[in-house]
Amino acid sequence: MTNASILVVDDNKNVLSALEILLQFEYKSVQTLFNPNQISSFPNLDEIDIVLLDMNFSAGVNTGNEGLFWLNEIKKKSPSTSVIMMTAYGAVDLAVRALKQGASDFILKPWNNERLLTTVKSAYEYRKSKLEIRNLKKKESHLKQVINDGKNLIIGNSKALTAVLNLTRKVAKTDVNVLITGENGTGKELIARELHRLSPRKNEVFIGVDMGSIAENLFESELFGHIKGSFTDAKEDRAGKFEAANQGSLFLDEMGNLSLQMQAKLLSAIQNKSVTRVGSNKPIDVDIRLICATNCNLEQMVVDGLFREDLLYRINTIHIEVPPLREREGDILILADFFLKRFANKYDKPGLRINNLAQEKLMDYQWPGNVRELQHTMERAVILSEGNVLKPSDFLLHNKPSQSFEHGPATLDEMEQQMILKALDQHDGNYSAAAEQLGISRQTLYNKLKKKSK
Ligand SMILES: Nc1ncnc2c1ncn2[C@@H]1O[C@H](COP(=O)(O)OP(=O)(O)OP(=O)(O)O)[C@@H](O)[C@H]1O
Repeated sequence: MTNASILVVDDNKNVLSALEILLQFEYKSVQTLFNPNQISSFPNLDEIDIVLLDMNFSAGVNTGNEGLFWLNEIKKKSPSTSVIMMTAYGAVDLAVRALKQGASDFILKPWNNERLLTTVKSAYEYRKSKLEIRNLKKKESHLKQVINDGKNLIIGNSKALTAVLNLTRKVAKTDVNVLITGENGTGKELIARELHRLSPRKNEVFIGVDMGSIAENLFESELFGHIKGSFTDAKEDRAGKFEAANQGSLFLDEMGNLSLQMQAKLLSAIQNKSVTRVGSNKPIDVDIRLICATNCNLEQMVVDGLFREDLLYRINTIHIEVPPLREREGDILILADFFLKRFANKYDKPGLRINNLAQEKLMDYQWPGNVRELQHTMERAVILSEGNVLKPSDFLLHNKPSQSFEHGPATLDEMEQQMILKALDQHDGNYSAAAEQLGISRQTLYNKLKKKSK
């Protein structure tokens, strides 16, 4: 049985039932329409693979104009659906007009069953290739983005990072779900991209999703897609991230920031390996390699009732912990040098170097924002540098991270951050509860924190 959806439109009930019986043996879904006017309001026409369309509806009229009109309507709503025209009047010019307007083939009534089935089969192959082209185009643009990025080099040779990279290489060859944990800015996304680059899926897409930035009401649509009209802003059919990542890797970042409701929906998609677009009831199979990341302690969140245990077991078949930069001392100067060269090149300041005292200062610092902070520190120093040598005074580093505000907050931004951290502390890191206490949305709280850590 072929997993295709067929719609037959004819004003002759005998034709409808004969075709329905014939096609039902071969195809999973066969629907019929007696009145072509219903085509305009037919739900989810885009999910119909093949339409068998009569050319002459009004009794006594056989110019085929009505059929051509409905052919156009179908093509407007769903360009990739294959339309086979049916007519009792075998005028060649009419057949040519229909083909020119986008019909994939033509059948004469009365039909020969075997010939009809062959025509439907090739129309289905045509539809599949059109869908594949659509998918390929989408993937191509994502792939180009990844390739053009060019920022995926993992720098460092400390023991801790080498162990992470060895584990990454081993796991990459398999298809198991991986959970990457570590503080902000340690390079979790970089490791996720490396997993993909070294995996058998390397020529497919890598799609990243920042789960913390998705509003609760858009969660399903973002991840699973929607069909046109399913909600006010759904102006056209759209695939979600799961579908876009089909055959490739899906990277779900900031997993600790999902509400329990979102977690339940996500679990179901992961378990069933299929998604249903909002407004549709047709499940779509997806084949993805799942990589998740978080800076939260998900085990503790399970104990606190904030994270589903069953979801945690699904996503952490293998767990990779990326250590903070302060535990990878050997990497600090190598990374500093790497970023120095990158930014010296970018800002056209060749020949810059870091003197010994400045190197010591970089080594002494605790790097609470990890590699991201080091990267920003180097960029700032290069931009502000005046000579060829970067000195300790070129690096504004205070070993008490600003979060501690030992002498009280100095700026409005710091005061705001202090209040957010305090609220989070009071609510054991629960974003929703902290946001409620502060009178802002979970989204806003998340964005403010993210802005700080960037
Ligand atoms: N070992 C490394 N070599 C080169 N660049 C690195 C390395 N580790 C991190 N970076 C750079 O530091 C920045 C932060 O890395 P990344 O986004 O992967 O961290 P993260 O742990 O996913 O952060 P967050 O938790 O905030 O999402 C990126 O610009 C990344 O390219």
